[in-house]
Amino acid sequence: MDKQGPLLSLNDLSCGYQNQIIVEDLNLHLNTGDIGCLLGPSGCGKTTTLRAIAGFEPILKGSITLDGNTLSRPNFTLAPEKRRIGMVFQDYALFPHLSVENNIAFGIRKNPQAKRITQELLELVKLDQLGKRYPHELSGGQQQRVALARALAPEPSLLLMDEPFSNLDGELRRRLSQEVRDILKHRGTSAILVTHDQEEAFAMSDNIGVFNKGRLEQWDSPFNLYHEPLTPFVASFVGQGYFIRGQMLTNDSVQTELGVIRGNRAYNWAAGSTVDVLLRPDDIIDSPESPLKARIIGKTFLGAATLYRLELPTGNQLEAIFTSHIDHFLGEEVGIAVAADHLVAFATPGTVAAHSNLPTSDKRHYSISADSH
Ligand SMILES: Nc1ncnc2c1ncn2[C@@H]1O[C@H](COP(=O)(O)OP(=O)(O)OP(=O)(O)O)[C@@H](O)[C@H]1O
Repeated sequence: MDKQGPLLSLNDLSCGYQNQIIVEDLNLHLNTGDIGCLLGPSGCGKTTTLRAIAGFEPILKGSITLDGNTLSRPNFTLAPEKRRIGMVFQDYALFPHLSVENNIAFGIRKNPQAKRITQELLELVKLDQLGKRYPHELSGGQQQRVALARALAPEPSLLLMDEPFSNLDGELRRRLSQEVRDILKHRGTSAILVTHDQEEAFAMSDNIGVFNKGRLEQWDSPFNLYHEPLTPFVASFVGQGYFIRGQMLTNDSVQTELGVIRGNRAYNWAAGSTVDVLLRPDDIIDSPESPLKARIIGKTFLGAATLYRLELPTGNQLEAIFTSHIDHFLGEEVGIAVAADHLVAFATPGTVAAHSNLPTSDKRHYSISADSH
């Protein structure tokens, strides 16, 4: 067993149903103690991947290893109950005829310490007064706490959570997801979460894998996904943003209608190449004295901040987020400036690579190494 290696490895994995490939060539590595998230639009293969890790479906190519042991390869699927993997489902899936205590103790019935462990877990999930109740006597949030405690009881090496909070509403959802992160971090439990809620993914995860049509486009920290997306899909799926056209001036600067945008990342496209530059709402700042002007054509009050939609003199649009103390009116012409230190640009058709030896991404700061294609 390689203690230095990642806890969970998906190696060149292809998986799906009855020889139909849904997810292809997936490489993903989760370190011990980390919380990873699979994020992507509906039908992109998140749950299929989770089911393959759990051992509910055989895999078609590649391998899945946990703690250095092979769990799945083509024609071999270790049974789910032998994997040391816990599961938490969207619909809680509690045993309706068992009390809260007995639900939690279900996977450790033969353990002489079962009573003590159950009591500790009841306290951990703040249900110590409710051990004798039955699932139908609990709220949704309480039921999900029981499901979490039940999954943690056998001390799994890995916890899988499939849309665990999607049956709960706004505020409870946010609170419980934060609480579950704290519990997992406190216990050092590694986990993979499936969600299509970006805010939840950002709040809970150390690393997020963004899927598109069965392919992993990027496996990275929330910070890097937002500020350093590797593909146009990740750039537009994660966070808000607009692309504006520009021409490469040097390897780290682009001439655009907003002036020269310079970043901390070098590209090796030839000077003069046309590229699309990503601008997030927080990259545009209010700058009354600036010669750069934009017209306010949309306004959404968010409380602490206001999201403005801006139209540039060329007719191109952008979004900008300003503190809500700055109150512009619709139709107003305002001064803006670009304050982006992350230059994120993508090739447009016809973009030419400069034949220099410049590394394309040596200034990037990944938290982990990523095999994203
Ligand atoms: N049991 C099954 N048999 C055959 N195809 C399936 C099965 N389950 C899911 N699929 C197909 O696999 C593809 C991926 O589904 P999957 O459930 O993995 O998506 P997802 O990313 O989890 O989506 P969502 O966010 O909507 O849950 C879909 O096209 C779906 O129709």
